[in-house]
Amino acid sequence: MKFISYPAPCKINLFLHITGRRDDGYHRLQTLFLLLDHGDTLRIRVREDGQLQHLNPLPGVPADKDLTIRAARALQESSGCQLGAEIECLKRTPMGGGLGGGSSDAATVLMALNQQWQLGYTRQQLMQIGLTLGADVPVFIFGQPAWAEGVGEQLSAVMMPADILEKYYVVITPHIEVPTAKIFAHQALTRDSKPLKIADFSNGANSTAFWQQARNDMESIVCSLYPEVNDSLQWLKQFGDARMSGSGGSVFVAVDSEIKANDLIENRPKNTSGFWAKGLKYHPLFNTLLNED
Ligand SMILES: C[C@](O)(CO)[C@H](O)COP(=O)(O)OP(=O)(O)OC[C@H]1O[C@@H](n2ccc(N)nc2=O)[C@H](O)[C@@H]1O
Ligand SMILES: Nc1ncnc2c1ncn2[C@@H]1O[C@H](COP(=O)(O)OP(=O)(O)OP(=O)(O)O)[C@@H](O)[C@H]1O
Repeated sequence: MKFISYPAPCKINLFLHITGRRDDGYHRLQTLFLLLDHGDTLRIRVREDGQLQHLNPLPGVPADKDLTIRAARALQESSGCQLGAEIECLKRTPMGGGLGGGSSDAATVLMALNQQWQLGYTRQQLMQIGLTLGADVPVFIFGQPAWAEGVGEQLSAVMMPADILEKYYVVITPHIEVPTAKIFAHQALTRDSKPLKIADFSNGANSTAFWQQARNDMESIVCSLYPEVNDSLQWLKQFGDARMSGSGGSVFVAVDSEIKANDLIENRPKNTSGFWAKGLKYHPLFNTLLNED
């Protein structure tokens, strides 16, 4: 069996409002996901003996805890498939950065092995398996810019206007990891944002009013706990309406040209990593799922 390479793009949250909390502690939110053409590459080869092997475990993440192996195991368990896989991950998405790197890796493994093991799961079925691995996994299988509600799993495709898709997204990540659970559990987190209406976003006529209200409800807490995030955010705000993605610590701003994007990346604050990328209309693996519901 030969190795096949599969992309695992990252995401940004264009806004993120927390509108409530469920009895199990998970938070209800509203967010707009944009997938970016930047991310990890997974190399995957099928094994006949049923074993799952991670060929280059990430620093600090034991192979059996890695979301790629957990995704493959979840697929074996749900399908009863006797095949296995070897997985290698070329990591480009900063870990713990609010860019959904691990979640996207998991989604890519689900889509790739669904194809290679010939399981025939539909998009909806894979999204449900993905949700057991993390709240951010389903959107990568959904594969399009999405308005999300619930804990992030109720997804509606949105037509992103040209002024969002044509931008260059400059993403800066301080060299720290922000634990998502810690931010969701913080006592000062506001959990009562008034729900916005998807129609106000979709209806271009109202979009200025929409963006005036839209923010990331986790941003102020992360900025107070991690001054490095605040510094990067304040620096980026010189160039536009910068905000934080997910639970941080990555921050981003949209600019109009590649030259400007390169300039910001070259001059970014010390002790940060950075890249620029464009928004994706579709996940590159969108068409590997041939069985639509
Ligand atoms: C902040 C976002 O990145 C926005 O896209 C996601 O909501 C987080 O998704 P994720 O990293 O896949 O999160 P998970 O791995 O499912 O959850 C990590 C922890 O965050 C908390 N959590 C997560 C999602 C959510 N809607 N409410 C929560 O309270 C829970 O304590 C959970 O144990
Ligand atoms: N394949 C993987 N890639 C990255 N992290 C992984 C992976 N598997 C497990 N993890 C663990 O998951 C944690 C979160 O990683 P990830 O890069 O997905 O964070 P994140 O982008 O902040 O997530 P989110 O946006 O979903 O909150 C890591 O610190 C690591 O311990």
